[in-house]
Amino acid sequence: MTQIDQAFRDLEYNPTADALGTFTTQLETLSKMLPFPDMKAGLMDCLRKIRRDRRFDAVRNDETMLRLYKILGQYSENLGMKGIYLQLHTTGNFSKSLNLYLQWAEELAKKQDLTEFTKVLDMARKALDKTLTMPEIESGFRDMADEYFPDGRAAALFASPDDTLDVFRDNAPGRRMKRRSSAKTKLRSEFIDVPGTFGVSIEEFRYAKWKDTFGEDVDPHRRDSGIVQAKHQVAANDRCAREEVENRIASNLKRRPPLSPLSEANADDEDEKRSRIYSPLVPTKDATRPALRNSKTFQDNIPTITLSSDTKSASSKEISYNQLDDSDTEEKLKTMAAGREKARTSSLSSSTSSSTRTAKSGGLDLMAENNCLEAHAMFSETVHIGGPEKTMVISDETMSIKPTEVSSNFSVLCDPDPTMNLTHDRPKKTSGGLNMVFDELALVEESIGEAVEVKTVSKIKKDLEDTRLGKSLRTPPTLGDEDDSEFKQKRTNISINRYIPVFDDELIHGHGFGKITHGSIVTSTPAAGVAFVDIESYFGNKWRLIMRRKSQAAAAQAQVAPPAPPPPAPKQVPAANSSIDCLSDNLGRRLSLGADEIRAAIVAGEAETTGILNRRRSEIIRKGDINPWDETLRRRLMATVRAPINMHEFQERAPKIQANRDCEVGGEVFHIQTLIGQGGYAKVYKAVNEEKKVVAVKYEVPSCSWEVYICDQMRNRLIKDREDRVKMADWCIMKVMDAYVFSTASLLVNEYHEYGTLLEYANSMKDPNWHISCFLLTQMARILKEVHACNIIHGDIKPDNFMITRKIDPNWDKDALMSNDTFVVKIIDWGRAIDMMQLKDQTFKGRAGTEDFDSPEMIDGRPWNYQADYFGFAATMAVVVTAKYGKLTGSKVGEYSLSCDIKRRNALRNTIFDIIKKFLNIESVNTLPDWSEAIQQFADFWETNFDGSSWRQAIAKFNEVCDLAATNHKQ
Ligand SMILES: Nc1ncnc2c1ncn2[C@@H]1O[C@H](COP(=O)(O)OP(=O)(O)OP(=O)(O)O)[C@@H](O)[C@H]1O
Repeated sequence: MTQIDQAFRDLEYNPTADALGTFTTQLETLSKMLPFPDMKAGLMDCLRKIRRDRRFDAVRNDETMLRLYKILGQYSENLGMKGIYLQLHTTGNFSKSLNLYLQWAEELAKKQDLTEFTKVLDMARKALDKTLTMPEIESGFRDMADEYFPDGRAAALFASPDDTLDVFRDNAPGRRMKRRSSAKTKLRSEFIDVPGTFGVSIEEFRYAKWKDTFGEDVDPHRRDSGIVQAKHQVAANDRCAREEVENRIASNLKRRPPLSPLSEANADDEDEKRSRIYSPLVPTKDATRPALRNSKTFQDNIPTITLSSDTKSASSKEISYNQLDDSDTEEKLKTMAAGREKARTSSLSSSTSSSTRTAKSGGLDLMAENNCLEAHAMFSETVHIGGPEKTMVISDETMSIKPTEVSSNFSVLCDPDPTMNLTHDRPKKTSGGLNMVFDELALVEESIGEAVEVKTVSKIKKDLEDTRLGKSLRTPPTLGDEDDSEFKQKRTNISINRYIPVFDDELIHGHGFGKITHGSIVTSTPAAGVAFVDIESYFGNKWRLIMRRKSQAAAAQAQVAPPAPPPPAPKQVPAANSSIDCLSDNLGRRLSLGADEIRAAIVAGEAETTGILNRRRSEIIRKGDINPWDETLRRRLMATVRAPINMHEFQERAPKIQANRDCEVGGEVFHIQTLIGQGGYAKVYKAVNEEKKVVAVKYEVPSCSWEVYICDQMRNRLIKDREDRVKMADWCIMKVMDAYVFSTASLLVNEYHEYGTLLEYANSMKDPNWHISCFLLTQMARILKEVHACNIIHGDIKPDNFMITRKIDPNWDKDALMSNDTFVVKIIDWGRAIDMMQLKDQTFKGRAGTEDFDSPEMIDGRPWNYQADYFGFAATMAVVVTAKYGKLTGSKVGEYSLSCDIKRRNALRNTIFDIIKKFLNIESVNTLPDWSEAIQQFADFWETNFDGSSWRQAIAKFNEVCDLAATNHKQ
């Protein structure tokens, strides 16, 4: 009996889809091993049986068969692959299968046969247009076009007139909007055209997105980069899109009045229509966000410094504050101080203008807004990793946590924030280069308060030493040190990055993430010797496409062009318009700071000195402060524990991942179904694993093992000696089922949650009953209390980081509030978490960079640690209860508040305001509020006011929303 017969026997006895899958996999393997004639004969024999024998009726038309036909194509000498697919198409067995056409088209694309590729696309359109929408049909083809025809030849294929209809189907029932994370989706007042100036209006974004969807430039002359330029004349063909949007604006204006301030707000009279809040797209900055305020001690005389944002200024190999030319620095200080003064005087007018715009924009079409933001997202997020040639030598000193040194490594931003300018003037136009943001406060602190800093540093150092973290980390020899045999030996062991810091022997041979004895060091540091890869190419978008999407303006640039020269000096505009200009500039920067610019920076040898590679978010850290998200620090913390058993590390590059395709990682095949969420750093896909279980796969570039570590730690600490916490750990903390950490990206497999996030819930829920709000908020507070008790700061608390895990059982009664059996929310996205176990009472300064989720401490420049989560909780409460983002108001401790319109009839109103007030006005890290008190406040209210029938009605409504979300996610 041949090997093929053996494999086939199982299928014969058990002709099910599972068995067919196994058989097919076996045959795929055998095809690489067996001689051509044997394989061909065996395969044909099996296929004949499957096609003719009635016992295979159930599996004959299973899509897995396509894989077998694909193998057959390789053995077909006359028909060839093309003939096989044509046969399948003609016989009609798979004519309703998108996969048939995708598989077929891929074969043709690989051969660069655009003509045939086009024919297959047309066949797919015709065959599937009754069952799938055009974007659904085309998305896989687009990916292929991006991948195999990067010269843009295939772009025109997707501009067929039929698809245009899909643009207007945003509101179609059952259509699901892509979920995006939260922070940026508020209506952007900056999208409004203001006479005399020209920013990118929402209509234009919408139109750009529309065009972009079909692979077109907006117009060859009008490069819609978002950069403020001379007023654009609307072309005739812009009109239809514009009219559509204007109609919607008009209808919405009638419906929605502007936000009113928190304390005096009475939302009762407000129209019931609520704004939808869509998830954030990219971690951009709000142009209207106030500048960092000085701490009390240095008030008035210590401005924040924003240094030049062009790449050149960041290009010096050893950028550090101290190296800046003194005169230059002085000049900047003066400018910034002047700017600060101006900012003070203009703040009033600016806020007025901002609210005016809010009022206007309040009427903007929500879908249009979302579409614009999606267009923005399409343009914006590109995360880059590893440069091929650089050697990152991290010295002993760097590895010891000296704030000053740490800051010199990471105080350069790749995500410049125009709002960090003290003035409300329009920020400098950038060439798409890098911004360096330093805070003069730190400089002064450094000179005046060195002793204080040193003390902090030594304390941390001591803490770390106490916990074996203080082990010195040796600098590995550079590549030239080939004689160093010890290093050679180690280098063979360092699988991921030969120049990442090497832990000393004890660590190396001990346990922990950092050990290298088992072949690799887990790190998200870019790998040496691994070809450069960016997230766009990982997601199948080649550079041309990136350029097209990100910036038509930049399209003319050379492929690996050096950073563009700085644009001409920006035109001064009145402060009242500054937010528009900020936004435009911001967008311009986002649009142009793409793969190629960063690639160019890497080629130019700037990447490591500028921190591009290490920095994933616009953390704004002052010189002299400890960066809680520092990769080096994280590696050291990870090195102290055993790597979780579900984490698998690979030296190779991560496989590509695309919707509608299979993806094999670590020997396990996942069928990737669809993109379900997109955050700033990752794409999350719904997938089916080999056990046919639906899972969520988070694909993150660069690889991030920290999230695996923290989830693992969180769970372990939570249940340690606490049996009663197991349920909470299971229900409320993201559990990584499997983590595949590659040199270039990581895939985290977790449980898939079909009911969506609290953000989606808030969007769907009109005027939630207080029972349900109280229930959810209490659960959130209970979970966060435990998270903090485990010495972990989540660091990114927002409504889209809470998944709804299940519906509420209608039988749950009054005692459900504090029960351990009734959890329905789970915290996800632990990539920003801070492990305080080792850092003890360490405080941090600087901003996390999530718009509207930066706490008052971060904005003030005051020390913070757990306050980040208290603020995140308060901001999330506002969203859950009002379905709108609250805006931080006030300017000093005691006065901070959130503008959120909770209806007067919401009985929980005062309790919520009370907690918001407490959580926003925390005097210092030593006076953190007690979670138990807040929980008790909710519990007391519940106890006193609970009404069984209202509760049951609220449950029904909640479950309805869950069902709706689940239905949407299925589509
Ligand atoms: N297990 C899951 N099941 C269903 N959807 C999920 C799951 N995990 C994540 N998502 C969706 O993907 C989105 C992004 O996920 P996540 O927050 O982990 O990514 P991120 O890149 O870290 O985002 P952020 O920009 O918010 O930091 C979530 O808001 C959610 O909508």
